[in-house]
Amino acid sequence: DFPGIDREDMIEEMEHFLVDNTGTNSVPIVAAVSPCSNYAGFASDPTNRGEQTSAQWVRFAFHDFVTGNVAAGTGGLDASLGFESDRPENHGLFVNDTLEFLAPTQSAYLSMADQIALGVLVSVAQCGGNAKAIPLRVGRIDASAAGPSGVPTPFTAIEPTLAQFAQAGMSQSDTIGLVYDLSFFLSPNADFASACGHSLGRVHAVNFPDIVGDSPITSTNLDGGVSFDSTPAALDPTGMNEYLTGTGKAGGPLVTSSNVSARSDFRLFNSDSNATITTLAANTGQICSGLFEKMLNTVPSTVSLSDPITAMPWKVVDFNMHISSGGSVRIEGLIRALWTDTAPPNQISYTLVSSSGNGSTHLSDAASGTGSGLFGSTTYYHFVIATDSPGTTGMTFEGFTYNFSDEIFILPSQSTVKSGANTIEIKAAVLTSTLNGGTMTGTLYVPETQEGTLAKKINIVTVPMTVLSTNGDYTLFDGLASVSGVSSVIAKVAVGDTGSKTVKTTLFAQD
Ligand code: HEM
Repeated sequence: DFPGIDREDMIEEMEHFLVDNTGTNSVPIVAAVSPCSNYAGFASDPTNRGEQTSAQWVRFAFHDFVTGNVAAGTGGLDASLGFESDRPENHGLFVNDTLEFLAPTQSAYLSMADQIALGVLVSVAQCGGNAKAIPLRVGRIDASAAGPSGVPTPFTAIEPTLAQFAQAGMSQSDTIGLVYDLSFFLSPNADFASACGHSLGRVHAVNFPDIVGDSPITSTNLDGGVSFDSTPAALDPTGMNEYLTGTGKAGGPLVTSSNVSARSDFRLFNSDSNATITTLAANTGQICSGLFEKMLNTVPSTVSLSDPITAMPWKVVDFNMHISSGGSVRIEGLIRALWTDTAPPNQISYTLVSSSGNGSTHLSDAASGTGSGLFGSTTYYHFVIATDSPGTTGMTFEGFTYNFSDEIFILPSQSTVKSGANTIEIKAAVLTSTLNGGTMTGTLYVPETQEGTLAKKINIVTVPMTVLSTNGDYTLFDGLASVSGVSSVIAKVAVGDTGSKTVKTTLFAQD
């Protein structure tokens, strides 16, 4: 994690991306794979391209992860693939389409690799799988350079293919006898992997003319996509059944290609006389979920992943603090309710938590926004209230507690983002007693473009802060920084070891 960024904020950001799919406060990631056949990439004439974003995202995760080395603790899901898009083994639009789509939402809270994991999960969900079957964790760290090559290609022989999967932690030694044993689900092997992946998407003639020829390219299939099975927009056993029975697509181009050396799926499935593929066809959902989870959680040994993200029934978002010239503090934000069956009330009663123990109870504004998504419906309520300051430490409602500190805090509505000038001005307040003659420093976490990949890197910019005024018990500071871009920037201030909550600069006044 980046220094100064709390795990809790990373978890809440991922929860937000997972839950807020449409409507108020929504993130467009699930929409990109809705329906599963959708193409949200950047090639011209997208509707006739013969491409599918869900399949691209799953393939991205596979190519990124499979060059990992579990024994050495290196590689895995770290977005290094972005630096490797020129390699023949990574041929196709999928690398850069994926990164270009996800770069704007990358931040110090969520790395590109975390977003790739999310992308696989929501693709599974939108392609007929169960979003809840894959626990999603955060904390992946993006690579800053290319990793080793070694993604198996259709022309790679079976032994080195299995060896590469084994190096990345996908055991080849699981046997049919273990099918109903838990260890089987935890160590899926290479043929399961490709059967799950190849339930979605296509081999494209523009990438692999030596496998499918040029004839698939038409005015409505510009990249000449040839699907693996009859249902390329469903994660299902159709492809395995078609392979086993020789019907429909009969396993797809990597089984049937007239170029025999390109029949990598045939070699894999046949390496144990079709025993595992037969089992998999009967247990697709469960086994593919387990496999994808393992793939997403293969990370360098330096990474410690969070516990699985759970959807939060109640949450505070867009939390803001204000101060008057006399030093009284107001808090403002949105309460989010997440629900499935019973709609929440039209106003939410909340109680402030104060160190004096005298919490006061208030009502939010009436419900003012709604949305929906994989985990249910959302309802948003605005609240704003003067607090007893200093000494108010949080608010509780519906059994949920949101903590904050009125010791040191950013003042978003008095801070400004100037997108034309690429400057960010931070204003913030600190208790004069905490300041104790010291000074305040600001930090901006700025996603920046970098050489060699479309993924962003987070540049940590230190912002010198100067005293602006004294407001009651507080001293206000002000600092200005030039940044390379203002999108998805996060801000924080600190006095010595005492740091504020981090704040998204989208809450700042936009100029
Ligand atoms: C020996 C192993 C594998 C080989 C040789 C292989 C090869 C290929 C090839 C040649 C394509 C066509 C790409 C294009 O033209 O756009 C493809 C597509 C795909 N692969 Fe694999 N693959 C393997 C394993 C996997 C695994 C383990 C997964 C996921 C778990 C996976 C997921 C996908 C997906 C989703 C697509 C469709 C991409 C799209 O439609 O854009 N593959 N694969």
